[in-house]
Amino acid sequence: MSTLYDKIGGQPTIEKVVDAFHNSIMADNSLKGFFAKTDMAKQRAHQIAFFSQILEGPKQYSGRAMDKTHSGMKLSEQHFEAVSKHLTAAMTASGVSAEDASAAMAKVSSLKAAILNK
Ligand code: HEM
Repeated sequence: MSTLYDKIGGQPTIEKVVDAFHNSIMADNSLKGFFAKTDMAKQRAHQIAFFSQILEGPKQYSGRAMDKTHSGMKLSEQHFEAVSKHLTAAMTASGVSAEDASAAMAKVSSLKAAILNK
């Protein structure tokens, strides 16, 4: 059976999704401040590897764990929801079907407690 990574179109789709995701986060005044000191080129590469990995693709993420990465940011449920919304919209805009986007978001949601350090 093909993985979610293959189903959505593999690496080229993930790159499109991450670019759309970052553009919309950086256009959102409630979120962009979090990334003021972030090297967005590095972030892009990490996100591509990370999403490829959680969708069972070949690229292996070698960045920090989700709890460590987001600790000290004082993130709330609202931040998580806002970022999730941007990610869902980025997938739709990149041609991912509603069904596949929802399966991908289920994987992202399973990381919520770690990301929020709860
Ligand atoms: C919705 C699910 C989320 C996922 C899957 C996710 C994933 C990631 C990943 C993979 C990294 C890269 C870590 C590294 O480079 O080692 C990262 C970094 C980061 N995330 Fe998230 N994240 C999520 C939610 C959030 C939220 C809600 C915020 C804040 C509103 C946030 C803010 C950041 C920031 C600021 C960085 C960069 C840290 C730095 O510059 O070192 N993330 N995230």
